[in-house]
Amino acid sequence: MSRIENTFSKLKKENRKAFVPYIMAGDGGVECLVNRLVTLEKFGATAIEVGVPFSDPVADGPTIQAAGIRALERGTTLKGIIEELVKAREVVTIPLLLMTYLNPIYAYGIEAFVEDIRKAGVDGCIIPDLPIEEEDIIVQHLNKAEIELIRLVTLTTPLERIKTISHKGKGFLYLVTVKGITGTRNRYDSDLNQFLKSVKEISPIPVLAGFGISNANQIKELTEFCDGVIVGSKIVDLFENNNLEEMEKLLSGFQQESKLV
Ligand SMILES: O=P(O)(O)OC[C@@H](O)[C@@H](O)c1c[nH]c2ccccc12
Repeated sequence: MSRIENTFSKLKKENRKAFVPYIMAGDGGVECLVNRLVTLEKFGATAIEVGVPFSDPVADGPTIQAAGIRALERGTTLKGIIEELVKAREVVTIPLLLMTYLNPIYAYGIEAFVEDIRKAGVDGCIIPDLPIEEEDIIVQHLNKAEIELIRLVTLTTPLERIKTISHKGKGFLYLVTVKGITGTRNRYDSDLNQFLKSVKEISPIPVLAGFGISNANQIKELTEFCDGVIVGSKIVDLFENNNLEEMEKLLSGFQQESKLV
């Protein structure tokens, strides 16, 4: 069983939900990546999504974009990030998911990329601009390396297609909760809960909600209908402001509540 599958089957047994924070690698300097991953694990993260900064992001909102620019200005490269992840794997035990657009992978070379992230102990990949129709170019290599491709679906994806997509993977399904880009939000579509329920019914793998999530109330409400959440912009902000106290409150607070469910 893979590290991701193991983690989710354990959560299920304990009747708990997942909290997956996202961080932009290289924000604050690539040399602080390992430290930040350790901090997130200590605060109770289920897994961590590690973002690769890219000059032409498609789905990133202002906070993630700004973090990406900061990281690029510090000279962060995919190669440098992978080197840090090798070190991270020695001290971090939870699943690590690398989030990158397809272009940096092409530039690196698909086979070299998969081989290097396998050596670094990466457990999953999120590639938002890779549609399932095109995924064979990389999935065959990921499968061999036992790395999960985490696939995304959105509010506008037809249920029939969600069924196909969710039956392809073993990790979890990333459900994008808004019709738009990343970034904290105060309100959701009124039919989101119903949509989450329908997706949960057809997906054989855990369903995690992401985009726009930033506070305990939202998380509590959403996790009634799915298996966990992904929180990006809020975490990026808290690291940028060095507000580890609030980060701990958000993550540990959630873990404590989740245990009581
Ligand atoms: O920042 P938010 O709204 O909390 O959303 C998570 C998101 O940042 C992270 O998963 C992510 C960053 N860039 C992306 C691009 C596509 C899909 C997902 C992402």
